[in-house]
Amino acid sequence: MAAVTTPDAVTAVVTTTPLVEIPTLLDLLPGAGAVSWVRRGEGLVGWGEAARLEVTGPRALAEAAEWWATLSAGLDVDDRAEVPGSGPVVFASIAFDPAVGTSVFVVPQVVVGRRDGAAWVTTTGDVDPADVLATAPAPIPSPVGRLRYADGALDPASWCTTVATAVARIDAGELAKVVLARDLLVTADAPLDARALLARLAARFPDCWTFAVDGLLGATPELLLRRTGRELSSRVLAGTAPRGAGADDERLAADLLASAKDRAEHALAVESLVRALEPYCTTLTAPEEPGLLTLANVRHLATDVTGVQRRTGARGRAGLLELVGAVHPTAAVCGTPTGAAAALIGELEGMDRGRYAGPVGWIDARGDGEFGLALRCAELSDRDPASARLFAGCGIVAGSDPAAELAETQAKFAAVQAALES
Ligand SMILES: C=C(O[C@@H]1C=C(C(=O)O)C=C[C@H]1O)C(=O)O
Repeated sequence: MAAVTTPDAVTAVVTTTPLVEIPTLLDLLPGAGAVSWVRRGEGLVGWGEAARLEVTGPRALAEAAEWWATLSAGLDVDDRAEVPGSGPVVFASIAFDPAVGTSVFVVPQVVVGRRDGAAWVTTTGDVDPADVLATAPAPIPSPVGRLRYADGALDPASWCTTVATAVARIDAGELAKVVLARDLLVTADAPLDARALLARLAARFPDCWTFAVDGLLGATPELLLRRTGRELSSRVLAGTAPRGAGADDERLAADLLASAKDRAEHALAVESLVRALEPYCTTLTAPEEPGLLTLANVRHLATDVTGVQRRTGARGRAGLLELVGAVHPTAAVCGTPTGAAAALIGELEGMDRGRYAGPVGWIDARGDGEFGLALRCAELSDRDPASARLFAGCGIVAGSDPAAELAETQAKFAAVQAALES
């Protein structure tokens, strides 16, 4: 099932022009329709809509890949930057379960990119590149006032009960790991502004990718898959500890690195990615030992996996969306074995994940691109501009303690809460 808007796409002119003055990407965004993929000031932002695809069903990603291949092949492209992310670009926010949920693909009218210190602007359709940066975006409205929170599908006590149920099912031998999430509803006195949220997230989480696609905004520390030419890379996270003060923080870090439970939980996530990616690679390397990724609110066990893609058939190399479909959902957001974990999530969570914990990112016409997992995020409401839904989840394995897992979701929610509140 697909809903497509492709105004004049086949005849659209796409122009990429290098910029002499290097802009601050997030400062360029207008109030509505922002898309973003920015880390440490580099990446892509965009706005306006030249084309859009909403797709659901067992072939959702294949349909999206065909749509993008046809659309991008029909464009009249003048790319004077020729780097990953220049020329035509589509932003994507894929459902956690693309067979059931709606995945959204947006080709912005304007994309501004920064990579290795160089910058460019790409326009699609009837937009004058000279006008784009000359027009200052509307000012960000004043603070949103008081925020009110309400439980989503499950209140904290009920969610703890579901964690205990999951641990019992793991102890009974049904599965090894399941990632259980919960949602939190937030309402403000005034409309929530995507730009304010993105700017605060980017400032507080420089190691994360600050993303926005179709109202889903966040700062994710987890890179599902990047493809640059034949090179593939991924940052797998699983195993989390809170931050502490001073010596306490150092002790918490050392404990996380030494925790057999967290190491086992992490190993399952790495293994799921490596297994899924191996058939597509000539080489694939993951360090034996995880490292630590320290964020403002939590600390994770982290493994950076790198590989080189091989030809996998008569059609040559698999496209990035095919690779994303092959690796998602990893055990970082679903569990082990995948089928049993997905079924248990459906049985216990009591909510629709939508695009939370799904792949989010961008692809260009060469097939280069980056996808993170949509974590530490808020989904702004379509109906009420002053409300949003936040999500946080945790990997549950043998020995998981419901109260500690609840605290972990609270620490994860705090990333977006702080950005909304400040
Ligand atoms: C599911 C989330 O995070 C995932 C779960 C983690 C864990 O359980 O330790 C760590 C990082 C992510 O892979 C989330 O933030 O909502």
